[in-house]
Amino acid sequence: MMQRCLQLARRALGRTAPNPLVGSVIVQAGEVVGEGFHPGAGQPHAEVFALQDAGDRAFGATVYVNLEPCNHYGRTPPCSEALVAAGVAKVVVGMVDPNPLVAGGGIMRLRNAGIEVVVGVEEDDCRQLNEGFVHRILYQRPFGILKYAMTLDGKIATSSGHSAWISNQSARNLVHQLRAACDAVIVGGNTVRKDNPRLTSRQAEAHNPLRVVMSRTLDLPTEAYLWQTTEFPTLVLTQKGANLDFQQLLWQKNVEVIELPSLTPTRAMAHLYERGFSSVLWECGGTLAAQAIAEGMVQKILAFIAPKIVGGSNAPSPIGDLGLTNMTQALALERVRWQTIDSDCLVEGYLPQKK
Ligand SMILES: Nc1nc(O)c(N)c(N[C@@H]2O[C@H](COP(=O)(O)O)[C@@H](O)[C@H]2O)n1
Ligand SMILES: [Zn+2]
Repeated sequence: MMQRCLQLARRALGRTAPNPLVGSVIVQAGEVVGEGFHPGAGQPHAEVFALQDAGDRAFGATVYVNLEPCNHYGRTPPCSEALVAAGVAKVVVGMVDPNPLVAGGGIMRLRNAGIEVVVGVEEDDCRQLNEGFVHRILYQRPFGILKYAMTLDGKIATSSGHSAWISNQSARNLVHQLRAACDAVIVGGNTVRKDNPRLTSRQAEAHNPLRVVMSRTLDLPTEAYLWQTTEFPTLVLTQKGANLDFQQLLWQKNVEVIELPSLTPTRAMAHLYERGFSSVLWECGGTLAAQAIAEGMVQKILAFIAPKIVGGSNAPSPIGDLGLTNMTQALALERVRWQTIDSDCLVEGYLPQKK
């Protein structure tokens, strides 16, 4: 039932920030009588949709939900009260809500009303689904994911800068799905100049992240896929006073331009946090990736490795200078997993959290 909650929650993938992904199932005498998921901030929570679906059959039933029911008046009233009012007998919770406005209060309210509450069912999967939401709440900035594709000899392009394509079609499809789960995707100016990317999800019904370009100089091409904004918006982050003529050209193409006091990964992520974002995908080149890592703006790495060799001592690598000189200083990923994607390999892991 908890896995079914996660499945329901995923229907709103990429669309709930700053809220979490939540699904709920109501079971009466072994039969599913209600289901619901949270479609997005400002709309009712998953439990409310499931209660509506179940109607009178919620009385005496068991409610499954992947996140603790809320207990506060936010954009919507508390789900704990709705569950008490519906007369449910038992609530099975995937994980405690780290939001300080909830943080165990929902569970306590239900228990005080005589409802049996079980906590921590399929907890690892529940945490993974909402890792962006949890990071946003705990650290007041979005969760950063760095994705790159490299050859077996560690290159993200040839020495001339050509990079289409390193990974295979299935791996690229997976990246499109990853984009659909993120609120924004960031590249640097060099990626726009060299690759002219679209940064979309390429699936009819899927969410598309806000496409973000970080460029200090705005020394960028006048024509690029990212400046085509009729379907999907683009945001350019730059520094105060940079290339005002080019800023004007971008605004004419409906590209939003924001001047930050200084253009760093930290400032960029702070801006995206203010916009309500939880998960940000870094699809940038090595220089910006190294800065983002050094500033603690990347939590998770997804490295696609293709069994190809291009050589070239000047061919770029996925991560630029981190100022490390000794192998003992290497950033050792945690919770590492790997899988094959047709002929490619995907290695995923988490960077050690900065103290
Ligand atoms: N248990 C649960 N189910 C949902 O469907 C939810 N969206 C949440 N969200 C929690 O409530 C906060 C948002 O409240 P409003 O939508 O503003 O009323 C969010 O931060 C989570 O703590 N929880
Ligand atoms: Zn709620």
